[in-house]
Amino acid sequence: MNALAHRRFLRMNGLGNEITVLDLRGTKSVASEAEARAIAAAPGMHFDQLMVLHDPRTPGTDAFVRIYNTDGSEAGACGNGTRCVAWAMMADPEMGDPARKTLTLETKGGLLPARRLSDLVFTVDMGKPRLAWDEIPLAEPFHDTSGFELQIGPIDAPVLHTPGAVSMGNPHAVFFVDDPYRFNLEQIGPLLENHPIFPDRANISLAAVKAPDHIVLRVWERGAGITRACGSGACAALVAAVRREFSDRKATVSLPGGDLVIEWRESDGHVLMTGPVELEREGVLEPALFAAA
Ligand SMILES: N[C@@H](CCC[C@H](N)C(=O)O)C(=O)O
Repeated sequence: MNALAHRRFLRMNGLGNEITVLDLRGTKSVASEAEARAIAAAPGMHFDQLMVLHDPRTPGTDAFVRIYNTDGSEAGACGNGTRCVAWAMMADPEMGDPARKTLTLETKGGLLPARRLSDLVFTVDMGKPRLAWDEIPLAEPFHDTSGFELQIGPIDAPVLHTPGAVSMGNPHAVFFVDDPYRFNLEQIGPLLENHPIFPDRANISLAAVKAPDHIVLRVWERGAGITRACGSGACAALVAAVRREFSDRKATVSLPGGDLVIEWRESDGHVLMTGPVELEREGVLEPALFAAA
């Protein structure tokens, strides 16, 4: 019997970013990429990200969280998923402790303290953005990653030549455009995600700064495609906009699924993301899902 079979899961979303939360705390099981892909491919089970809770690895943290994309690849950060996990660990009757208003999660990308502001609204401290070329990572040593020259060959869109690159624990490229909805993101997303300048691939954002405190954003996510919202993408867009002096350090980022408030705090350089979550349903992983995984 597959170790994930019969495990209970929560189906949630953060601004329409489709998140499945699975609790493997108290076990030694680790989902493989093939198992994550098998869950995502099953009828009615599609997720943008699967957030899997494991026992904490570091003193002072509450859980270690593995993040899987639809294609099974693992990511170091997922802003919307982190808010969903925070809700699950505070409010779900089986996974959570209703007495808690704060907790600290650890992912491959680092430590993420989260705070419950109201029933369904959370702030996550997404940490400091990493801006050096080899931290993002880029394949070439660009001194200034706030706007670097990108050779994009077949893509017929001259404005897509000088993205800013930011790691929020996962790699992002942010292209500033007048209207993100004017572009065929379905077509250019995968080309840019897999551009050789991004050795680990990248999440691709189209951002329009409408006012110093308002950014409109669409994201093609690495390993997941177009999603209704990307929390780490919203953080990266704000950081990239501040570095180009396009925006204030605090702004509302409007995604297809709704708004996040993002602040790049001056005092310590951390990025704070505030937004809602929603619980859609709970379920149990059917053993048949893993027949071929
Ligand atoms: N939806 C996410 C980002 C998830 C990970 C990303 N696709 C990657 O591979 O880096 C978010 O809300 O941040």
